[in-house]
Amino acid sequence: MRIAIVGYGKMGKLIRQEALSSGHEVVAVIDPWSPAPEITALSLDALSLAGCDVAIDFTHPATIVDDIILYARLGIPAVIGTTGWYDRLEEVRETVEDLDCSIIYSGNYSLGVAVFLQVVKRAAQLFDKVGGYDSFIQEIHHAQKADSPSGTASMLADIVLENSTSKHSIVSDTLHRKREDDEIQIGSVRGGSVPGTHTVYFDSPEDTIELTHRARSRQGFAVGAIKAANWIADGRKGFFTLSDMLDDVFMNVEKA
Ligand SMILES: NC(=O)c1ccc[n+]([C@@H]2O[C@H](COP(=O)([O-])OP(=O)(O)OC[C@H]3O[C@@H](n4cnc5c(N)ncnc54)[C@H](O)[C@@H]3O)[C@@H](O)[C@H]2O)c1
Ligand SMILES: O=C(O)C1=N[C@H](C(=O)O)CCC1
Repeated sequence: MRIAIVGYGKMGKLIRQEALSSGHEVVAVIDPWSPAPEITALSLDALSLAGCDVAIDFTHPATIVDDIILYARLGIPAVIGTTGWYDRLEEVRETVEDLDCSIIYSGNYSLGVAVFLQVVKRAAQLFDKVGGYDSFIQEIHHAQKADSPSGTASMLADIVLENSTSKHSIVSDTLHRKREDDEIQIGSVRGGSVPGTHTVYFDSPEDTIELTHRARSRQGFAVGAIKAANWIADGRKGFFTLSDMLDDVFMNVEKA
């Protein structure tokens, strides 16, 4: 594949290494603020993306919605790793689905997390059936992270919400009040170099079940992003999540 890397920070650099070592060609590295010699363009447009089969975008919440709409308008398959925009997900979906796009997005490209989401879904269903368990989420990331809650925590909270009859909303800000019984709270902590730790709790008066995914490095995100690039650049059209790829590639689940 001829890959354009958009955003040449911690993830962009790792993705370039992973792409080259897996035999792909990196035809563009786009970042307005990076001084690295690999940079081929400072702005994202048809010219800077010319000749690529797929764009991989790990940039910033402030510009990601415009980026996604651009990829869709230009018909360039894109892997969206950038987080912090899911409050605009439905608006983006409506816009890009009309444009016959090829886009995959995920708050976490680790394949371990893709499986973890399914484990959490099943756990939420089981605890909901048994009853008496409260659920909540905690995430920890490095001190440079620009957004909170993390994209992964938002995906986890959505899954718990969809699979619990007793939960009706998600809260993530500091609460200067009691948390309501039907709220799922996400707690975010920032510090040090932690690449990403997520725990979902199911708690009763008798016991606590903690399901944790702990990334050891960012490598798993880069490996998954390259796999997603291969998958999305294969001619399929639509606005996909990593779960769609997992179902298609590993679980033999056909999407209607
Ligand atoms: N989905 C995942 O698996 C996953 C994993 C890690 C990080 N992330 C997300 O990816 C994003 C980037 O993470 P990072 O750790 O690489 O951050 P980073 O700050 O190290 O790098 C971001 C880079 O993007 C550049 N940038 C900012 N706006 C840009 C724009 N409009 N066009 C091009 N480049 C731009 C910055 O100059 C910087 O070099 C964040 O949103 C983070 O949450 C997602
Ligand atoms: O380092 C980050 O930033 C990460 N962001 C993703 C998220 O928001 O969930 C995934 C883990 C690393």
